[in-house]
Amino acid sequence: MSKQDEKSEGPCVRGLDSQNLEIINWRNATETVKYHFDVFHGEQTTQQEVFLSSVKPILPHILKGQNASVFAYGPTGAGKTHTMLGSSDQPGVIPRAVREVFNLVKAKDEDDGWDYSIGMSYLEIYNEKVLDLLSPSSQDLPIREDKDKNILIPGLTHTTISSFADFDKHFVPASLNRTTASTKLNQRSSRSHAILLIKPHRQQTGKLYLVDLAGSEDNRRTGNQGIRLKESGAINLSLFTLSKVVDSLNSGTAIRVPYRDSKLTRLLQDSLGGSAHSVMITNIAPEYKYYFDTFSALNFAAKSKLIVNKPFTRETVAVPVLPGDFSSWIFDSQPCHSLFPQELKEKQKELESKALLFSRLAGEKSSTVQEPAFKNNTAPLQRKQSNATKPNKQQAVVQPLQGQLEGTPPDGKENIKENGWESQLDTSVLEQSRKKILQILNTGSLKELKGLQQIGDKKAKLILGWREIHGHFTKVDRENVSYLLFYHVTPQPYFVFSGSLTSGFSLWGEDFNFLVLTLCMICCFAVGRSGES
Ligand SMILES: Nc1ncnc2c1ncn2[C@@H]1O[C@H](COP(=O)(O)OP(=O)(O)OP(=O)(O)O)[C@@H](O)[C@H]1O
Repeated sequence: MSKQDEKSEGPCVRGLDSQNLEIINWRNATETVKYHFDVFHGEQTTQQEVFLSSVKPILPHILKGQNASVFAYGPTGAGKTHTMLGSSDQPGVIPRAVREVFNLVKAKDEDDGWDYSIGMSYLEIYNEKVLDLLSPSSQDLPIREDKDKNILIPGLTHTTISSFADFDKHFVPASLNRTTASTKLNQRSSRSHAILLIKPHRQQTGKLYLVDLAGSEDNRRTGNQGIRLKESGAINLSLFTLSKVVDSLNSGTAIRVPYRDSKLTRLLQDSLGGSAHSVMITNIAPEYKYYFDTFSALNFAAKSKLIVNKPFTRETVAVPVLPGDFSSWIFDSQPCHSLFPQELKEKQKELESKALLFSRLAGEKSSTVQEPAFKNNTAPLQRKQSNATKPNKQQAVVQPLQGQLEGTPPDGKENIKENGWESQLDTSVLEQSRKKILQILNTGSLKELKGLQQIGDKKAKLILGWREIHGHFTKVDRENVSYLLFYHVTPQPYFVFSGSLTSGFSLWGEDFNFLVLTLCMICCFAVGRSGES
């Protein structure tokens, strides 16, 4: 919280325990939306605790030939640079991680006779240009991919560092080269994404990316104009692409992950999905004025958490060339040198997709059906009465378009409750709709499943998989009453896109988002009612 909580409204979000937090539901201020993460760090957490719990555990993987990355993501001014860089008395993730890599490599050196040295590169992506922070006079650098799908930047300075002091000597002045500027929300706002690359010089090592992203920005509040506005456009675009990449990785069915749509995602391609150990730290600010930034950052974090990565060893010894794509095989510390029979390959693929399906279903189940396992003994999170006479723009009371969000999974796309609607319906009609849906769930083809409200390609496939493994569904939950209602009115999936619009446009400002959503809803109702749909 900033020192001056001008309107004394209290926080809009708070931690419940070390993994769970809740935020007030903007659709209904008497409710909260709850999120479950690997770790939640509150205000009292030290930099060391963040490092020890969330970052240190992934570092040994780079010495086994696997890539790793740590990102700080979140709205402008929420503390990303503080977390990643810190200050001399409170060093952040970057200095601590580099020190730890030196320790790990040194231990290897002593145990296994490694002749260790470590290389570093440091760049920023500013206005979609890749700039070398270790060589500030250089121009926009190209991003290339080698035949093994490693991402390379020809011309980027790669400096060998022999100790932490040596790293500091290069890193501190280079950090000053990063583009920062003052905005209304942060006196020293990062206008670029800064990416530090650390790579031990050995054959079998992966690389470590430590990334301080620029903040997502709502320009009505940053007061950005001119060049700041242009920067902001580039920042928001690359973060939007990051979100599309996450969606695409999550769907598991997308043919093309849009890595190439921004320099940020292109550069991090081999360290984001698939083959890397990734930690995303989401910084949020608890004040009401950041409510929508916080809400969308939490949603992004929650959907990023669903990605299942399969790290493999970047081995430079010759591996027999096999027909087909083996890039998704999991090579842990032991690289695989033998030929796999085709059947084994197919079995492995089947097992992997089942494991993926299970973890997805478990993830969806925990976020849609079960309440996270925590006890909330604290007083309800409620907004205090504001003393301010002028209503805060962010507090606009919006009539719920989609009902309450309680129990909604983090991407907000499904399980929408509509209080009061059920009572207006004849129960026999509801029962009939339930039966219809159950029948489609149990016997419907992929196409028929996709005809259901809120069921897209991904969910239809998950339903088919679930049916195959567990047999028939037995009942349609009461929770889905709004779904039943809309199915009854018209069996067209016009609600499907509302979730993606919400996440997609929220970067541009919620007013625009509401406008688009409201227009869509009106059109859909009109079409549905007229029976033409
Ligand atoms: N946990 C914290 N403890 C103390 N100070 C903090 C903390 N988090 C942030 N700050 C301070 O808040 C201010 C804004 O933080 P910071 O610059 O890290 O935000 P940011 O998310 O990187 O913003 P931007 O996206 O605009 O670059 C800084 O002065 C920073 O020192």
